[in-house]
Amino acid sequence: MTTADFAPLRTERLTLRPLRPEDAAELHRLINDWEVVRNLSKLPFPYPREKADEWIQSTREQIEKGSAWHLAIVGQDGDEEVLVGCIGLTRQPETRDAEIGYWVGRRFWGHGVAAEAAGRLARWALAHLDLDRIKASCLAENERSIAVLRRIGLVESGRGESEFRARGGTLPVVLFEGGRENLTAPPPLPEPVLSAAPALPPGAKPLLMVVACALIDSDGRVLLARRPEGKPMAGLWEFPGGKMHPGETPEQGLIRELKEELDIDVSAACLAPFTFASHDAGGFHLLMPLYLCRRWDGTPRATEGQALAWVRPNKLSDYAMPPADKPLVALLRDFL
Ligand SMILES: Nc1nc2c([nH]c(=O)n2[C@@H]2O[C@H](COP(=O)(O)OP(=O)(O)OP(=O)(O)O)[C@@H](O)[C@H]2O)c(=O)[nH]1
Repeated sequence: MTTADFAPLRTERLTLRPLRPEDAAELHRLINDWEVVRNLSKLPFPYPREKADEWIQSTREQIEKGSAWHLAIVGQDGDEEVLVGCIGLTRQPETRDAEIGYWVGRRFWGHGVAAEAAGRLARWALAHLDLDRIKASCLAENERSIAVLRRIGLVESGRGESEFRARGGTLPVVLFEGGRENLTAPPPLPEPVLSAAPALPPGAKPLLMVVACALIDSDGRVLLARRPEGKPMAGLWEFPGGKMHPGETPEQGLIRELKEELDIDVSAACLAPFTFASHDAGGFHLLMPLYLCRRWDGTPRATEGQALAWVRPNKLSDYAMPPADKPLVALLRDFL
């Protein structure tokens, strides 16, 4: 991806976008501040002006390589864009983890900028990159930043020490981390669809009926869809489908979902029952019939902004999927 392809991330008040060469002077003005640099591990103080140019160039290369996303946090003052700080997410090689870090110019402190930007970048990363965990390390004395990490949902995972260049030595740090369970919205409890009894017995969980389908193309590949940002478990890959509506048969529900999500027309006769998932999802129990389908009208296209992938059966396990799907994937691979 080039930096031009990176669609800026927006929040209520802020935009996170790739840094540009013309940001260098303002970036230097904000960061060459002892109160900012003293909290950042790798930066020297004073911060040389030419370092801002080099840094901006390197962030653009990293976005192109897909190794890190260091972005400008900008606000709006009338028609003018105002640089407020920077935020970055760096992938940790060979893992599904990434580290988040940020700084905010001193005159913008106290307005919740860091939490707004960090929460947005973390949720975007879990939904769009192949990641499961976001980590952060924060100077133990930096209580404001610790509060930011807690506010976005990260939890303390340990203590350590890091080199703080501007301080000329090693200082204690607090480590934080979190996954989808911390950073994305929890699934809402379902209205019980099957168990229509007015009250459930004590300890019983509502049953959520979801219907899903493995669409198989003429090359024997299976269609997976990625749960979009904003949904619970965003970023995980799943079989197209969704919750059954009251009064629907599974086939009717699936035909409706495939039309809504992929804009294809499927007939009940082309839906072959294959297997099902029965999974304790915490607050509810998920029951999900999985159908196979090899014939449909139209070309699947993502109508809800979700990424789609046609995947060879022996590659299915390379895609992170919800826990309920794991046994289904093994059966499907053996069958195909
Ligand atoms: N479609 C689908 N849902 C799955 C799979 N595996 C799995 O655990 N689920 C879970 O089943 C539920 C489906 O809900 P959903 O939010 O996608 O349903 P929906 O399309 O009706 O969405 P909506 O309520 O936002 O309209 C979610 O809790 C989802 O995580 C799968 O392979 N496909």
